[in-house]
Amino acid sequence: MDMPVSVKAVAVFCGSRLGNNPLYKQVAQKAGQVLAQKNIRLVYGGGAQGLMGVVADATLQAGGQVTGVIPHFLHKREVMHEGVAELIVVDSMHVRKQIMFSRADAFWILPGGFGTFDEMMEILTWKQLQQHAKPIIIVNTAGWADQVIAMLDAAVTQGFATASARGKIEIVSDIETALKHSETEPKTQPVSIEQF
Ligand SMILES: Nc1ncnc2c1ncn2[C@@H]1O[C@H](COP(=O)(O)O)[C@@H](O)[C@H]1O
Repeated sequence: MDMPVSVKAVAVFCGSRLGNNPLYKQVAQKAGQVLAQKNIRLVYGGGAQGLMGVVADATLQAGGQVTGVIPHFLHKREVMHEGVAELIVVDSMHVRKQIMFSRADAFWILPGGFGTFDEMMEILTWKQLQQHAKPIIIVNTAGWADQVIAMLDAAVTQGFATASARGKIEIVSDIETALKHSETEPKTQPVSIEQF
């Protein structure tokens, strides 16, 4: 049986907008509260708006630790979060993703739009290419990710991806399960992401 892996930091990818279902905000709040309660650092995109702002605010309000990583050109558009003690301002989206990757032990995908999809797919394809073995977990609140999951499954049935690659991303329905799965995936030797 695999030994539990100690999770010190989770990167949360989610929308820079709130979306149109109140459950999306609730799951972002829950994520922040649970991370703070478990003394797990939140790593996120550094914005104060949308679900990104909600998860950061909830973590901070519950006494948790937050690292935000934001490109300087986004500081107005996504409203840089002034309450985050560790706010890393970078030059590009690539550097943002690289830092978020290196600071996190697991990735939670919460409701979001195109940017969230991009972040999810990049971290999944890095795992497919065996550049890391960190857990990647979609929290499918109110079915927001049903079509994304269908797309991933279709890639397998159409012969464009292996079932093994598809298995590198998990689907759960709530934050407690996401936490449990973050702690139990076995740790294998990661290759440095610097190779990209
Ligand atoms: N191309 C992108 N690569 C990485 N991150 C991106 C990209 N486009 C947008 N983002 C960021 O993702 C989050 C969430 O965006 P949503 O579109 O609201 O899901 C946001 O911080 C974007 O800057």
